[in-house]
Amino acid sequence: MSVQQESANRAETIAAVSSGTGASAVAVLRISGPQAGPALRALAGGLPEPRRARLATLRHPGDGTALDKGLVLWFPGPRSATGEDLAELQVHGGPAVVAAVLNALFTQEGLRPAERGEFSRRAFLNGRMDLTEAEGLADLISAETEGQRRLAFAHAFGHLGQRVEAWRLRLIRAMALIEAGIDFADEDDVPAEARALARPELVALLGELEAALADRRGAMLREGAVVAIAGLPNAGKSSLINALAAREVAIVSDEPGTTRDVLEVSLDLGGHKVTLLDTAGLREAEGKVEAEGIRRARHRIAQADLVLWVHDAAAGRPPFDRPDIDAAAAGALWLVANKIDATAGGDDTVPGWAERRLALSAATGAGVDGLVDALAGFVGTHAAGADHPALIRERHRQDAAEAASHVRAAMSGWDALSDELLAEELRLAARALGRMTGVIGVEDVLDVVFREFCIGK
Ligand SMILES: Nc1nc2c(ncn2[C@@H]2O[C@H](COP(=O)(O)OP(=O)(O)OP(=O)(O)O)[C@@H](O)[C@H]2O)c(=O)[nH]1
Ligand SMILES: [K+]
Ligand SMILES: [Mg+2]
Repeated sequence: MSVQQESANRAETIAAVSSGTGASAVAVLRISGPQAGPALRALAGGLPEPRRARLATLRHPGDGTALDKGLVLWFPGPRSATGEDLAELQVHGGPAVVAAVLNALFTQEGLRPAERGEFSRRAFLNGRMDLTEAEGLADLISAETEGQRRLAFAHAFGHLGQRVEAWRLRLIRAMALIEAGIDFADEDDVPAEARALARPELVALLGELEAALADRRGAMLREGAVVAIAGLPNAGKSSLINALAAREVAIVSDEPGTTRDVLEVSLDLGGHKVTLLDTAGLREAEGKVEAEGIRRARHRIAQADLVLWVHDAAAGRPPFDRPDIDAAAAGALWLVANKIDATAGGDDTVPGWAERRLALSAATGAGVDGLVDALAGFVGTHAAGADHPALIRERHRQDAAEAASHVRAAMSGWDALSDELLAEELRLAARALGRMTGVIGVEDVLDVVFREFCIGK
């Protein structure tokens, strides 16, 4: 969307249901823009006092038909959620009531249905929140677990935005010092002194950026930990995912090579989201379809946060050598000895490649609770922390990495670069940080961020 189009759009007044679809006791409708006041007056017969709820009979402005009785609220801009004049109607949540009130609203001059995320987009454009807060809000609405809710809450109320602003101010301070050097270039000692003052700021900033980039907990909290179940054919991988999910998600059979496509199941373990993957047994494929299944399995296993290597304990000892998988996730690889119900005595050696060994029977359920506890512990320690992780989206990581690379370039060229070039590197770093919160021109980013919202948000 172009800037002109964007401001033309904001002259329009938008309305939508903000409380979701389907029948409910109460539905909340919002109207934002210059015509919000006249539209509310037309339906409710007047405007309530700002920020006070008033019971009103809502009538069709055309023929005066009573549509519903409900609470109306009036938030004159700029002190409103969107920064514009904003009206809110709380009506009975039946689909016909909602449709009648919306239809009556759209008979009003200048009102149109809101697009996805348009209320939040206007709030951003009017300076009511920064981009990271908007993203936090989208996450808050879609949070499924307690961990996701806590992280989203922090971000929705400025956690990352404030850190990024602090980083950016550091850069601007350093830039100002170096630019002071440019201005006083004919006075010998000023540039050198100014540079010397700028350097510690940059050292501290780079340290913080690098620490934030190294911290991967945020993505794991937000998207959930990915746990891949891998192993030889018939080890009992599909039986295990069924036992963990407590339902028949995967086909189990005594035929090796049963599973082809990667199957996913999401679980909430102790407030953290975990996505379990069932994968094809790894062996020399016997046909094209199985080969494709194994290719997919290897791809997903490589990206998992944790791999559970399922071994058929009834078939003998686990492999002495590390299974042939390419787990990128810092070697989080556990041995799950399955079918302990079918082995006498058993063998509890832990091969060197396994971080830990768990023994269970997917068929009888023995030991499955122990695995669930261990998984909850894994996600808990990897995802949670005393303070909140800052960079939780790929978008944040890219901008932070770009900022860090410019600061690094400035530091490594410290003695060789002219003041102008040094300041330019810092300016580029500040731009990258500004993109994160949206203080720097970001139209393409806006479309991506606000598309995630539902209508009415
Ligand atoms: N006795 C016993 N049999 C089990 C157990 N778990 C799985 N099985 C049996 O092992 C066979 C293979 O189970 P699956 O779950 O299909 O194994 P898989 O690893 O998914 O196999 P592929 O998808 O072909 O790679 C089936 O006959 C299961 O009934 C167990 O704990 N004890
Ligand atoms: K099988
Ligand atoms: Mg299977």
